Formats: sequence, structure tokens, C-alpha cells
Amino acid sequence: MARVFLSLGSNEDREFHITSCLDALNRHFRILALSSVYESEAVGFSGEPFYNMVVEIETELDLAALNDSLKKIEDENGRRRDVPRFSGRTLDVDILLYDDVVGNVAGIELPREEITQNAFVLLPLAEIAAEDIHPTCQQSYAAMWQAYDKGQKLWPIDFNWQGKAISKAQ
Ligand SMILES: Nc1ncnc2c1ncn2[C@@H]1O[C@H](COP(=O)(O)OP(=O)(O)OP(=O)(O)O)[C@@H](O)[C@H]1O
Ligand SMILES: Nc1nc2c(c(=O)[nH]1)N=C(CO)CN2
Repeated sequence: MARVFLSLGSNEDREFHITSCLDALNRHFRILALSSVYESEAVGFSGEPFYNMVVEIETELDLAALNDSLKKIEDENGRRRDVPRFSGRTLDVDILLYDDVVGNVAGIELPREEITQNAFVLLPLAEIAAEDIHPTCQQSYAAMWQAYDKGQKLWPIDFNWQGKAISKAQ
């Protein structure tokens, strides 16, 4: 069984697509943890603000099969692939960590660089995996967040899934 952390993002019909993604992940995998949902301005392009969160799952799929399964979930949520990389999206699901795998496996680069680059990835990860150690930085996510330049604003959102509030942030 692999422990996997996924980053979810949406800036079109955000509540619908994040909910729909959580429903799909719950059908296909065992969900171990959900972070809060955070709203932030689009980074890298001028578009609508995003909702982002991190989800920990457990799976027997290898990386290639997991990537296929996540792409299918993106497709079911109307993800367009014929648009520039930095543009609006209904749903983006990225693999941040797959156990402690480091390097390129089946075209998947791990650990995903965005962990160290984007507050909208690092904060929700630190929320649910505070004491875990980043496989190459060799620091805990809590320590990495402590040291992170907090210039990028994130707003915790009251978000309910399956009738329960999943927000932990104050
Ligand atoms: N850590 C990763 N998680 C998911 N896909 C990855 C990863 N590393 C490489 N890839 C590969 O890169 C391809 C493009 O995905 P990538 O996530 O980089 O682009 P995107 O989803 O279009 O844009 P974004 O950077 O906005 O997520 C994927 O199809 C996948 O095969
Ligand atoms: N706030 C925010 N900005 C982004 C995001 C995202 O998920 N959240 N994803 C992008 C493309 O992967 C580009 N910019």
C-alpha cells in the first residue's frame, strides 16, 4: 500500500468540482486525511481565484495507474487539455508525494516541486502532515511552512463535504 498526497485545485465552479473530486477519490481510494480548503489569487496568470486543498490517500496502484485514474477524474470534471498551461481549470489533481519516491517514475516527477514553491500547496500539506519529512529537503512540512515567505495570501474557506465541515484552519 502506498501513502499518497494529492493537491486539488479549481478556479471554475470551484465548490462543485472540489466536491465532485472528493466523491470520486472516496469511491476509488481510502481517504486518510483532508486539509482545509483555501482560497487564493491565481498565481502565474490573471484568472479567477482558486480553491486548493491537499488530500492523503492510500492505494495499491502504481504511479502510472494512479496517474491514469486521476486524469480520468479530471476528465469527468470537464478538464480541458487544449488550453495553455496557465489558464482557468475546472479541476487539477497533482501527485505531490508517493511514499518517499524521489525522481521520475513513469513520467511523474516526485516529490512535486510545487511543494516548495506555492503556499497553496505547502500550507494544506503542513496542516495534515506536519511532522512528516520532505524526502529531499529533509525538513518537516511544519518547519518548511514556518520558514516560508508568507507573501502569498490564503483564505481558509468554510467547506462541507458529506455533511461535515472539513475546515481546520482558524
Ligand atoms: N507530480 C506529478 N503529478 C501529476 N502529473 C505529473 C507529475 N509530474 C509529472 N507529471 C506529468 O505531467 C503531465 C502534465 O501534468 P502537470 O500537472 O505538470 O500539468 P497540468 O496538470 O496541465 O498543469 P499544472 O502544472 O497546472 O498542474 C501529467 O500528465 C503527468 O503525466
Ligand atoms: N492559486 C493558485 N494559482 C494557480 C494554481 C492553483 O492551483 N492555485 N494552479 C496553477 C496551474 O497549475 C496556476 N496558478
